[in-house]
Amino acid sequence: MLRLTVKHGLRANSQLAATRNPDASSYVQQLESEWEGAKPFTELPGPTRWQLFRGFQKGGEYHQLGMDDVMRLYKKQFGDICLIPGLFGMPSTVFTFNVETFEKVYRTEGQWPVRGGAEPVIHYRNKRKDEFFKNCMGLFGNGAEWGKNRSAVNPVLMQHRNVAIYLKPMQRVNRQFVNRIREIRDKESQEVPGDFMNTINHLTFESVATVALDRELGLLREANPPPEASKLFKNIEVLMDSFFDLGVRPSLYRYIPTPTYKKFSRAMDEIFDTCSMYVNQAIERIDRKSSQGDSNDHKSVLEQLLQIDRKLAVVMAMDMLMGGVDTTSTAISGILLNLAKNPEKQQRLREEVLSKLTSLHSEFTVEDMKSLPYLRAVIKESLRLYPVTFGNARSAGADVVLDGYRIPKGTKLLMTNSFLLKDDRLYPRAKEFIPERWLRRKDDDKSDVLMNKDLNAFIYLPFGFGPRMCVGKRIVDLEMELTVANLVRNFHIEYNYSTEKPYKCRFLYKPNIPLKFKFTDLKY
Ligand code: HEM
Repeated sequence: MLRLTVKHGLRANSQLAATRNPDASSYVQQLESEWEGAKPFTELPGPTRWQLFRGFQKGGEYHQLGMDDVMRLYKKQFGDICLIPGLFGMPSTVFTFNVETFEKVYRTEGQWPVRGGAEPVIHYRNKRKDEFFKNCMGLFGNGAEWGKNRSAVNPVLMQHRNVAIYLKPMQRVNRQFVNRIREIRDKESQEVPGDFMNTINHLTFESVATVALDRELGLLREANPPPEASKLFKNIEVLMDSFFDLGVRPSLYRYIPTPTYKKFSRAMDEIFDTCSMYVNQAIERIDRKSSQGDSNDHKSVLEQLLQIDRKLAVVMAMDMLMGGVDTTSTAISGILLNLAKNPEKQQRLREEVLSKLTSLHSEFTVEDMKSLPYLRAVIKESLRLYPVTFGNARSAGADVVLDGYRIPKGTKLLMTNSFLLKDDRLYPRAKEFIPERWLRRKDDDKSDVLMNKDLNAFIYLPFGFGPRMCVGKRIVDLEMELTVANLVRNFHIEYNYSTEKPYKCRFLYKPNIPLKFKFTDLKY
Protein backbone atom coordinates (compact mmCIF):
# COMPACT_ATOMS: atom_id res chain seq x y z
CA MET A 1 0.00 0.00 0.00
CA LEU A 2 2.78 2.36 0.87
CA ARG A 3 4.18 2.33 -2.61
CA LEU A 4 0.84 3.52 -3.85
CA THR A 5 0.98 6.69 -1.87
CA VAL A 6 4.32 7.89 -3.13
CA LYS A 7 4.70 9.76 -6.35
CA HIS A 8 8.06 11.30 -7.25
CA GLY A 9 11.19 9.75 -5.89
CA LEU A 10 9.79 6.26 -5.88
CA ARG A 11 8.22 6.55 -9.28
CA ALA A 12 11.38 5.28 -10.94
CA ASN A 13 11.21 2.16 -8.76
CA SER A 14 7.57 1.64 -9.56
CA GLN A 15 8.17 2.04 -13.28
CA LEU A 16 11.01 -0.43 -13.09
CA ALA A 17 8.70 -2.82 -11.29
CA ALA A 18 6.07 -2.24 -13.96
CA THR A 19 8.44 -3.40 -16.70
CA ARG A 20 9.01 -6.63 -14.76
CA ASN A 21 5.45 -7.10 -13.67
CA PRO A 22 2.61 -5.78 -15.85
CA ASP A 23 0.32 -5.46 -12.80
CA ALA A 24 2.74 -3.00 -11.26
CA SER A 25 1.79 -0.36 -13.82
CA SER A 26 -1.50 0.00 -11.99
CA TYR A 27 0.57 0.92 -8.92
CA VAL A 28 1.90 3.97 -10.69
CA GLN A 29 -1.65 4.96 -11.69
CA GLN A 30 -2.97 4.51 -8.18
CA LEU A 31 -0.01 6.36 -6.83
CA GLU A 32 -0.68 9.26 -9.12
CA SER A 33 -4.38 9.19 -8.46
CA GLU A 34 -3.77 9.41 -4.70
CA TRP A 35 -1.57 12.45 -5.27
CA GLU A 36 -4.11 13.95 -7.67
CA GLY A 37 -6.97 13.36 -5.24
CA ALA A 38 -5.14 14.74 -2.20
CA LYS A 39 -5.63 18.17 -0.70
CA PRO A 40 -2.96 20.72 -1.60
CA PHE A 41 -0.09 21.48 0.77
CA THR A 42 -1.32 25.05 1.18
CA GLU A 43 -4.50 23.76 2.86
CA LEU A 44 -2.63 22.16 5.76
CA PRO A 45 -4.01 23.53 9.02
CA GLY A 46 -1.70 25.62 11.21
CA PRO A 47 -1.06 29.10 12.59
CA THR A 48 -0.02 32.04 10.44
CA ARG A 49 3.52 33.41 10.85
CA TRP A 50 2.16 36.33 12.83
CA GLN A 51 0.03 34.15 15.13
CA LEU A 52 3.05 31.97 15.79
CA PHE A 53 5.35 34.91 16.45
CA ARG A 54 2.80 36.44 18.84
CA GLY A 55 2.24 33.07 20.50
CA PHE A 56 5.89 32.81 21.52
CA GLN A 57 6.04 36.37 22.91
CA LYS A 58 5.31 37.23 26.54
CA GLY A 59 1.60 36.68 27.18
CA GLY A 60 1.30 34.41 24.10
CA GLU A 61 -0.12 30.89 24.30
CA TYR A 62 3.21 29.14 23.59
CA HIS A 63 5.38 31.46 25.67
CA GLN A 64 7.85 29.56 27.86
CA LEU A 65 6.15 26.21 27.30
CA GLY A 66 8.25 23.08 26.97
CA MET A 67 8.34 21.57 23.48
CA ASP A 68 5.93 18.79 24.46
CA ASP A 69 3.34 21.27 25.78
CA VAL A 70 3.67 23.29 22.59
CA MET A 71 3.08 20.12 20.58
CA ARG A 72 0.12 19.14 22.73
CA LEU A 73 -1.40 22.53 21.90
CA TYR A 74 -0.66 22.17 18.17
CA LYS A 75 -2.37 18.77 18.19
CA LYS A 76 -5.38 20.13 20.05
CA GLN A 77 -5.67 23.21 17.83
CA PHE A 78 -4.94 21.68 14.42
CA GLY A 79 -5.37 17.89 14.62
CA ASP A 80 -3.06 15.04 13.55
CA ILE A 81 -1.09 17.07 11.04
CA CYS A 82 -0.24 20.76 10.80
CA LEU A 83 2.14 23.19 9.16
CA ILE A 84 4.17 25.41 11.46
CA PRO A 85 5.59 28.29 9.45
CA GLY A 86 9.30 29.06 9.78
CA LEU A 87 10.37 32.29 11.42
CA PHE A 88 13.63 34.20 10.85
CA GLY A 89 14.91 31.98 8.07
CA MET A 90 13.97 28.73 9.77
CA PRO A 91 12.22 26.32 7.44
CA SER A 92 8.49 25.71 7.79
CA THR A 93 7.85 22.29 9.32
CA VAL A 94 5.01 19.82 9.11
CA PHE A 95 4.23 18.32 12.52
CA THR A 96 2.57 14.93 12.44
CA PHE A 97 1.15 12.88 15.31
CA ASN A 98 -0.19 9.91 13.35
CA VAL A 99 1.86 6.70 13.19
CA GLU A 100 0.72 5.81 9.68
CA THR A 101 2.39 8.95 8.43
CA PHE A 102 5.63 8.05 10.28
CA GLU A 103 5.73 4.73 8.51
CA LYS A 104 5.21 6.36 5.11
CA VAL A 105 7.92 8.92 5.79
CA TYR A 106 10.47 6.33 6.88
CA ARG A 107 9.61 3.94 4.08
CA THR A 108 10.14 6.64 1.48
CA GLU A 109 13.14 8.40 2.99
CA GLY A 110 15.54 7.04 0.36
CA GLN A 111 19.22 6.20 0.51
CA TRP A 112 20.40 9.33 2.33
CA PRO A 113 17.67 10.33 4.73
CA VAL A 114 17.77 13.99 5.70
CA ARG A 115 17.27 14.83 9.39
CA GLY A 116 16.87 18.45 10.43
CA GLY A 117 17.72 19.86 13.84
CA ALA A 118 21.50 20.01 13.57
CA GLU A 119 21.56 23.20 11.46
CA PRO A 120 23.60 25.17 14.03
CA VAL A 121 26.35 22.50 13.87
CA ILE A 122 26.29 22.51 10.07
CA HIS A 123 26.35 26.33 10.06
CA TYR A 124 29.39 26.37 12.38
CA ARG A 125 31.22 23.72 10.38
CA ASN A 126 30.58 25.54 7.10
CA LYS A 127 31.78 28.85 8.52
CA ARG A 128 35.02 27.62 10.07
CA LYS A 129 37.86 29.63 8.55
CA ASP A 130 40.33 26.73 8.31
CA GLU A 131 37.76 24.70 6.31
CA PHE A 132 38.58 21.64 8.42
CA PHE A 133 35.10 20.23 7.89
CA LYS A 134 35.14 20.67 4.11
CA ASN A 135 34.16 17.26 2.68
CA CYS A 136 33.97 15.85 6.20
CA MET A 137 30.83 17.19 7.84
CA GLY A 138 30.41 14.09 10.02
CA LEU A 139 27.10 12.49 10.89
CA PHE A 140 25.21 15.71 11.49
CA GLY A 141 25.49 16.60 7.80
CA ASN A 142 23.21 15.39 5.03
CA GLY A 143 23.21 13.99 1.49
CA ALA A 144 25.94 12.02 -0.25
CA GLU A 145 28.62 13.31 2.11
CA TRP A 146 26.71 12.03 5.12
CA GLY A 147 26.27 8.71 3.25
CA LYS A 148 30.02 8.44 2.71
CA ASN A 149 30.83 9.12 6.36
CA ARG A 150 28.10 6.83 7.64
CA SER A 151 29.22 3.94 5.40
CA ALA A 152 32.74 4.38 6.74
CA VAL A 153 31.76 4.39 10.43
CA ASN A 154 29.00 1.73 10.41
CA PRO A 155 31.41 -1.23 10.20
CA VAL A 156 33.39 0.29 13.07
CA LEU A 157 30.63 1.39 15.44
CA MET A 158 27.71 -0.91 14.75
CA GLN A 159 29.67 -4.09 15.46
CA HIS A 160 28.79 -6.61 18.12
CA ARG A 161 32.49 -7.13 18.87
CA ASN A 162 32.50 -3.68 20.53
CA VAL A 163 30.91 -5.39 23.54
CA ALA A 164 34.09 -7.44 24.00
CA ILE A 165 36.32 -4.40 23.44
CA TYR A 166 34.54 -1.99 25.77
CA LEU A 167 33.21 -4.27 28.50
CA LYS A 168 36.30 -3.83 30.67
CA PRO A 169 36.85 -0.07 30.27
CA MET A 170 33.15 0.58 30.81
CA GLN A 171 33.08 -1.60 33.93
CA ARG A 172 36.00 0.45 35.23
CA VAL A 173 34.05 3.67 34.68
CA ASN A 174 31.04 2.02 36.30
CA ARG A 175 33.02 1.13 39.42
CA GLN A 176 34.10 4.76 39.68
CA PHE A 177 30.45 5.82 39.38
CA VAL A 178 29.43 3.48 42.21
CA ASN A 179 32.30 4.81 44.36
CA ARG A 180 31.30 8.38 43.56
CA ILE A 181 27.73 7.66 44.72
CA ARG A 182 29.14 6.40 48.03
CA GLU A 183 31.22 9.56 48.36
CA ILE A 184 28.52 12.09 47.60
CA ARG A 185 25.51 10.58 49.37
CA ASP A 186 24.50 11.98 52.73
CA LYS A 187 25.83 9.80 55.56
CA GLU A 188 22.53 9.88 57.44
CA SER A 189 19.86 9.84 54.76
CA GLN A 190 21.92 7.92 52.15
CA GLU A 191 20.52 10.36 49.58
CA VAL A 192 22.61 11.86 46.81
CA PRO A 193 22.34 15.64 46.23
CA GLY A 194 19.58 17.02 44.00
CA ASP A 195 22.11 17.77 41.23
CA PHE A 196 22.86 14.05 40.82
CA MET A 197 22.18 14.46 37.08
CA ASN A 198 25.59 16.08 36.94
CA THR A 199 27.20 12.87 38.25
CA ILE A 200 25.19 10.81 35.74
CA ASN A 201 26.50 13.17 33.04
CA HIS A 202 30.05 12.49 34.23
CA LEU A 203 29.39 8.77 33.87
CA THR A 204 28.01 9.02 30.35
CA PHE A 205 30.71 11.49 29.31
CA GLU A 206 33.44 9.15 30.55
CA SER A 207 31.77 6.15 28.91
CA VAL A 208 31.59 7.88 25.52
CA ALA A 209 35.17 9.12 25.94
CA THR A 210 36.43 5.54 26.38
CA VAL A 211 35.11 4.92 22.86
CA ALA A 212 35.49 8.28 21.11
CA LEU A 213 38.89 9.21 22.57
CA ASP A 214 40.13 5.78 23.61
CA ARG A 215 40.69 6.90 27.20
CA GLU A 216 39.12 7.87 30.47
CA LEU A 217 39.32 11.57 31.20
CA GLY A 218 39.31 11.39 35.00
CA LEU A 219 36.08 13.21 35.89
CA LEU A 220 34.80 10.33 38.01
CA ARG A 221 38.14 8.99 39.11
CA GLU A 222 39.82 12.09 40.40
CA ALA A 223 38.88 14.78 42.90
CA ASN A 224 40.74 17.33 40.74
CA PRO A 225 40.35 16.14 37.18
CA PRO A 226 42.60 17.49 34.41
CA PRO A 227 41.44 21.02 33.45
CA GLU A 228 41.16 20.16 29.76
CA ALA A 229 38.78 17.28 30.60
CA SER A 230 36.61 19.54 32.78
CA LYS A 231 36.60 22.16 30.04
CA LEU A 232 35.51 19.63 27.42
CA PHE A 233 32.70 18.45 29.69
CA LYS A 234 31.57 22.05 30.34
CA ASN A 235 31.66 22.88 26.63
CA ILE A 236 29.48 19.89 25.75
CA GLU A 237 26.97 21.21 28.30
CA VAL A 238 27.06 24.73 26.81
CA LEU A 239 26.60 23.28 23.36
CA MET A 240 23.60 21.15 24.28
CA ASP A 241 22.01 24.07 26.15
CA SER A 242 22.32 26.48 23.25
CA PHE A 243 21.12 23.87 20.76
CA PHE A 244 17.49 24.36 21.74
CA ASP A 245 17.62 28.14 21.44
CA LEU A 246 19.38 28.01 18.08
CA GLY A 247 17.86 24.93 16.50
CA VAL A 248 14.26 25.07 17.72
CA ARG A 249 13.38 28.59 18.85
CA PRO A 250 13.23 31.44 16.34
CA SER A 251 16.78 32.83 16.09
CA LEU A 252 18.62 35.24 13.79
CA TYR A 253 21.95 33.40 14.07
CA ARG A 254 21.97 32.60 10.37
CA TYR A 255 22.25 36.31 9.57
CA ILE A 256 24.13 37.74 12.52
CA PRO A 257 26.15 36.04 15.26
CA THR A 258 23.68 36.36 18.15
CA PRO A 259 25.05 36.14 21.73
CA THR A 260 23.82 32.52 22.00
CA TYR A 261 25.46 31.63 18.69
CA LYS A 262 28.72 33.23 19.84
CA LYS A 263 28.64 31.09 22.97
CA PHE A 264 27.83 28.01 20.91
CA SER A 265 30.58 28.74 18.42
CA ARG A 266 33.19 29.32 21.17
CA ALA A 267 32.20 25.99 22.75
CA MET A 268 32.50 24.28 19.34
CA ASP A 269 35.96 25.82 18.81
CA GLU A 270 37.15 24.52 22.16
CA ILE A 271 35.58 21.09 21.72
CA PHE A 272 37.34 20.86 18.37
CA ASP A 273 40.71 21.86 19.88
CA THR A 274 40.40 19.46 22.82
CA CYS A 275 39.23 16.51 20.70
CA SER A 276 42.08 17.16 18.22
CA MET A 277 44.55 17.18 21.10
CA TYR A 278 43.23 13.90 22.52
CA VAL A 279 43.24 12.28 19.09
CA ASN A 280 46.87 13.35 18.57
CA GLN A 281 47.76 11.84 21.93
CA ALA A 282 45.99 8.64 20.92
CA ILE A 283 48.00 8.52 17.68
CA GLU A 284 51.21 8.73 19.73
CA ARG A 285 49.96 6.00 22.10
CA ILE A 286 49.02 3.72 19.24
CA ASP A 287 52.37 4.33 17.48
CA ARG A 288 54.23 3.54 20.69
CA LYS A 289 52.24 0.36 21.14
CA SER A 290 52.87 -0.86 17.63
CA SER A 291 56.60 0.00 17.78
CA GLN A 292 56.76 -2.17 20.91
CA GLY A 293 55.19 -4.96 18.89
CA ASP A 294 52.06 -4.86 21.02
CA SER A 295 49.52 -6.06 18.49
CA ASN A 296 45.94 -6.50 19.54
CA ASP A 297 43.41 -8.30 17.37
CA HIS A 298 40.66 -6.10 18.70
CA LYS A 299 41.44 -2.62 17.47
CA SER A 300 39.61 0.14 19.28
CA VAL A 301 37.01 2.30 17.53
CA LEU A 302 39.45 5.23 17.47
CA GLU A 303 42.25 3.11 16.02
CA GLN A 304 39.93 1.86 13.30
CA LEU A 305 38.68 5.36 12.51
CA LEU A 306 42.26 6.65 12.38
CA GLN A 307 43.09 3.95 9.87
CA ILE A 308 40.34 5.36 7.65
CA ASP A 309 41.14 9.05 8.09
CA ARG A 310 42.39 11.29 10.92
CA LYS A 311 39.84 13.98 10.10
CA LEU A 312 37.00 11.49 10.37
CA ALA A 313 38.34 10.33 13.76
CA VAL A 314 38.25 13.92 15.11
CA VAL A 315 34.80 14.67 13.68
CA MET A 316 33.39 11.39 14.99
CA ALA A 317 34.83 12.04 18.46
CA MET A 318 32.93 15.34 18.46
CA ASP A 319 29.74 13.77 17.08
CA MET A 320 29.78 10.92 19.58
CA LEU A 321 30.25 13.33 22.48
CA MET A 322 27.45 15.56 21.17
CA GLY A 323 25.10 12.63 20.49
CA GLY A 324 25.96 10.34 23.36
CA VAL A 325 26.10 12.24 26.66
CA ASP A 326 22.78 14.01 27.34
CA THR A 327 20.74 11.31 25.61
CA THR A 328 22.17 8.47 27.69
CA SER A 329 21.99 10.50 30.92
CA THR A 330 18.29 11.16 30.42
CA ALA A 331 17.71 7.47 29.69
CA ILE A 332 19.61 6.38 32.83
CA SER A 333 17.80 8.92 35.03
CA GLY A 334 14.45 7.54 33.77
CA ILE A 335 15.44 3.93 34.45
CA LEU A 336 16.47 4.84 38.01
CA LEU A 337 13.22 6.71 38.68
CA ASN A 338 11.17 3.78 37.42
CA LEU A 339 13.11 1.21 39.43
CA ALA A 340 13.00 3.37 42.54
CA LYS A 341 9.23 3.75 42.29
CA ASN A 342 8.66 0.05 41.57
CA PRO A 343 10.61 -1.91 44.19
CA GLU A 344 9.17 -5.30 43.19
CA LYS A 345 10.43 -4.81 39.61
CA GLN A 346 13.77 -3.68 41.02
CA GLN A 347 13.97 -6.89 43.06
CA ARG A 348 13.09 -9.08 40.10
CA LEU A 349 15.84 -7.38 38.11
CA ARG A 350 18.34 -7.79 40.95
CA GLU A 351 17.61 -11.52 41.11
CA GLU A 352 18.23 -11.89 37.38
CA VAL A 353 21.49 -9.94 37.58
CA LEU A 354 22.80 -11.81 40.62
CA SER A 355 21.99 -15.14 39.01
CA LYS A 356 24.58 -14.34 36.32
CA LEU A 357 27.49 -13.62 38.61
CA THR A 358 29.75 -16.43 39.75
CA SER A 359 30.74 -14.42 42.82
CA LEU A 360 29.23 -11.29 44.29
CA HIS A 361 32.30 -9.26 43.43
CA SER A 362 33.00 -10.67 40.00
CA GLU A 363 32.71 -8.60 36.86
CA PHE A 364 30.21 -9.29 34.11
CA THR A 365 31.52 -11.30 31.18
CA VAL A 366 30.47 -11.00 27.56
CA GLU A 367 28.59 -14.24 28.05
CA ASP A 368 26.70 -12.88 31.10
CA MET A 369 25.60 -9.84 29.15
CA LYS A 370 23.98 -12.00 26.48
CA SER A 371 21.18 -13.36 28.59
CA LEU A 372 19.58 -10.66 30.69
CA PRO A 373 16.04 -10.46 29.23
CA TYR A 374 14.47 -8.70 32.21
CA LEU A 375 17.19 -6.04 32.22
CA ARG A 376 16.53 -5.37 28.54
CA ALA A 377 12.79 -5.22 29.20
CA VAL A 378 13.37 -2.71 32.03
CA ILE A 379 15.35 -0.45 29.70
CA LYS A 380 12.79 -0.74 26.89
CA GLU A 381 9.87 0.00 29.17
CA SER A 382 11.65 2.95 30.67
CA LEU A 383 12.38 4.44 27.25
CA ARG A 384 8.65 4.11 26.54
CA LEU A 385 7.52 5.85 29.72
CA TYR A 386 10.31 8.42 29.79
CA PRO A 387 11.55 8.76 26.22
CA VAL A 388 14.70 10.71 25.47
CA THR A 389 13.23 12.63 22.54
CA PHE A 390 9.68 13.61 21.65
CA GLY A 391 10.01 12.07 18.19
CA ASN A 392 12.20 12.27 15.15
CA ALA A 393 12.81 14.61 12.26
CA ARG A 394 13.12 14.02 8.53
CA SER A 395 12.76 15.85 5.26
CA ALA A 396 10.30 14.06 3.00
CA GLY A 397 12.38 11.81 0.72
CA ALA A 398 9.73 11.80 -2.01
CA ASP A 399 6.45 13.50 -2.86
CA VAL A 400 4.12 11.75 -0.47
CA VAL A 401 0.49 11.99 0.63
CA LEU A 402 0.22 12.23 4.41
CA ASP A 403 -3.15 12.32 6.15
CA GLY A 404 -4.73 13.32 2.85
CA TYR A 405 -2.39 16.27 2.11
CA ARG A 406 0.27 16.52 -0.59
CA ILE A 407 3.67 16.83 1.03
CA PRO A 408 6.34 17.70 -1.54
CA LYS A 409 9.77 16.08 -1.46
CA GLY A 410 12.13 18.03 0.81
CA THR A 411 9.45 19.29 3.24
CA LYS A 412 10.72 19.33 6.84
CA LEU A 413 8.78 16.92 9.03
CA LEU A 414 8.61 16.34 12.76
CA MET A 415 7.12 13.00 13.72
CA THR A 416 5.91 13.22 17.31
CA ASN A 417 5.39 9.82 18.90
CA SER A 418 5.60 10.72 22.60
CA PHE A 419 1.80 10.94 23.06
CA LEU A 420 1.25 7.54 21.41
CA LEU A 421 3.69 5.92 23.81
CA LYS A 422 1.32 6.80 26.67
CA ASP A 423 -1.88 5.71 24.92
CA ASP A 424 -3.79 2.99 26.85
CA ARG A 425 -5.28 1.60 23.64
CA LEU A 426 -1.77 0.78 22.42
CA TYR A 427 -0.08 -0.05 25.71
CA PRO A 428 -2.70 -1.18 28.23
CA ARG A 429 -2.11 0.49 31.64
CA ALA A 430 0.19 2.80 29.74
CA LYS A 431 1.07 5.01 32.70
CA GLU A 432 2.43 2.07 34.68
CA PHE A 433 5.98 0.77 34.50
CA ILE A 434 5.56 -2.86 33.45
CA PRO A 435 8.73 -4.32 31.91
CA GLU A 436 6.89 -7.65 31.56
CA ARG A 437 5.06 -6.28 28.53
CA TRP A 438 8.30 -6.62 26.55
CA LEU A 439 8.96 -10.26 27.51
CA ARG A 440 8.04 -13.03 25.14
CA ARG A 441 4.77 -14.64 26.26
CA LYS A 442 4.42 -18.38 26.52
CA ASP A 443 1.52 -19.83 24.53
CA ASP A 444 -0.36 -20.84 27.70
CA ASP A 445 0.21 -17.49 29.44
CA LYS A 446 -3.18 -16.32 30.72
CA SER A 447 -2.01 -13.07 32.35
CA ASP A 448 -3.21 -9.67 31.09
CA VAL A 449 -2.14 -8.73 27.59
CA LEU A 450 0.04 -5.67 28.02
CA MET A 451 0.80 -4.84 24.44
CA ASN A 452 -1.74 -4.29 21.69
CA LYS A 453 -1.16 -7.18 19.33
CA ASP A 454 -1.61 -5.00 16.25
CA LEU A 455 0.81 -2.38 17.49
CA ASN A 456 2.45 -0.51 14.65
CA ALA A 457 6.24 -0.95 14.97
CA PHE A 458 6.82 2.68 14.01
CA ILE A 459 5.41 4.01 17.29
CA TYR A 460 8.29 2.87 19.44
CA LEU A 461 11.61 3.78 17.84
CA PRO A 462 13.79 5.23 20.61
CA PHE A 463 16.88 5.00 18.43
CA GLY A 464 15.26 6.08 15.18
CA PHE A 465 14.94 4.01 12.05
CA GLY A 466 16.71 2.99 8.87
CA PRO A 467 20.12 4.02 7.59
CA ARG A 468 20.14 7.08 9.86
CA MET A 469 19.31 5.32 13.09
CA CYS A 470 21.48 5.99 16.15
CA VAL A 471 25.06 5.03 15.36
CA GLY A 472 25.81 4.66 19.08
CA LYS A 473 23.14 1.98 19.61
CA ARG A 474 25.56 -0.90 20.26
CA ILE A 475 27.63 1.18 22.62
CA VAL A 476 24.74 2.64 24.54
CA ASP A 477 23.08 -0.76 24.98
CA LEU A 478 26.23 -1.98 26.71
CA GLU A 479 26.59 1.21 28.72
CA MET A 480 23.01 1.21 30.02
CA GLU A 481 22.91 -2.51 30.72
CA LEU A 482 26.19 -2.41 32.66
CA THR A 483 25.24 0.71 34.62
CA VAL A 484 21.82 -0.55 35.67
CA ALA A 485 23.10 -4.05 36.46
CA ASN A 486 25.91 -2.64 38.60
CA LEU A 487 23.62 -0.25 40.45
CA VAL A 488 21.03 -2.87 41.40
CA ARG A 489 23.68 -5.35 42.54
CA ASN A 490 25.23 -2.71 44.82
CA PHE A 491 22.26 -0.70 46.08
CA HIS A 492 18.64 -0.69 46.99
CA ILE A 493 17.40 2.39 45.12
CA GLU A 494 14.61 4.63 46.40
CA TYR A 495 13.17 7.99 45.43
CA ASN A 496 11.02 9.46 48.17
CA TYR A 497 9.66 12.50 46.34
CA SER A 498 6.97 13.22 43.82
CA THR A 499 7.54 12.16 40.24
CA GLU A 500 4.75 14.38 38.93
CA LYS A 501 5.96 15.85 35.61
CA PRO A 502 9.53 14.62 36.06
CA TYR A 503 10.87 15.86 32.70
CA LYS A 504 10.87 19.08 30.77
CA CYS A 505 11.20 18.92 27.05
CA ARG A 506 13.68 21.14 25.27
CA PHE A 507 15.48 19.59 22.36
CA LEU A 508 15.62 16.42 24.47
CA TYR A 509 13.78 15.56 27.67
CA LYS A 510 15.70 16.60 30.79
CA PRO A 511 14.88 15.97 34.45
CA ASN A 512 12.70 18.64 35.98
CA ILE A 513 12.98 17.38 39.57
CA PRO A 514 15.94 17.06 41.93
CA LEU A 515 17.25 13.51 41.53
CA LYS A 516 17.74 12.85 45.25
CA PHE A 517 17.90 9.07 45.00
CA LYS A 518 18.50 7.11 48.16
CA PHE A 519 21.18 4.49 47.57
CA THR A 520 21.35 1.96 50.42
CA ASP A 521 24.18 -0.58 50.29
CA LEU A 522 22.99 -4.14 49.92
CA LYS A 523 24.42 -6.58 52.42
CA TYR A 524 25.12 -10.06 51.09
C1 HEM B 1 19.82 6.20 25.28
C2 HEM B 1 20.71 6.86 24.56
C3 HEM B 1 20.49 7.29 23.14
C4 HEM B 1 19.34 7.52 22.46
C5 HEM B 1 17.91 7.36 22.96
C6 HEM B 1 19.70 7.93 21.12
C7 HEM B 1 18.79 8.22 20.12
C8 HEM B 1 19.12 8.64 18.86
C9 HEM B 1 18.18 8.96 17.82
C10 HEM B 1 16.66 8.89 17.95
C11 HEM B 1 18.89 9.34 16.74
C12 HEM B 1 18.30 9.77 15.40
C13 HEM B 1 18.04 8.53 14.57
C14 HEM B 1 17.28 8.76 13.28
O1 HEM B 1 17.30 9.86 12.75
O2 HEM B 1 16.61 7.82 12.81
C15 HEM B 1 20.29 9.28 17.07
C16 HEM B 1 21.32 9.62 16.23
C17 HEM B 1 22.64 9.62 16.61
N1 HEM B 1 23.18 9.15 17.78
FE1 HEM B 1 22.14 8.42 19.36
N2 HEM B 1 21.06 7.95 21.02
C18 HEM B 1 21.59 7.57 22.22
C19 HEM B 1 22.93 7.41 22.53
C20 HEM B 1 23.98 7.66 21.66
C21 HEM B 1 25.38 7.42 21.96
C22 HEM B 1 25.94 6.79 23.24
C23 HEM B 1 26.08 7.88 20.88
C24 HEM B 1 27.58 7.86 20.63
C25 HEM B 1 28.39 6.93 21.05
C26 HEM B 1 25.13 8.39 19.92
C27 HEM B 1 25.46 8.98 18.71
C28 HEM B 1 24.54 9.36 17.76
C29 HEM B 1 24.92 9.98 16.51
C30 HEM B 1 26.34 10.39 16.09
C31 HEM B 1 23.73 10.14 15.77
C32 HEM B 1 23.59 10.69 14.37
C33 HEM B 1 23.53 9.50 13.41
C34 HEM B 1 23.30 9.88 11.96
O3 HEM B 1 22.56 10.81 11.70
O4 HEM B 1 23.88 9.21 11.10
N3 HEM B 1 23.86 8.22 20.42
N4 HEM B 1 20.42 8.83 18.38
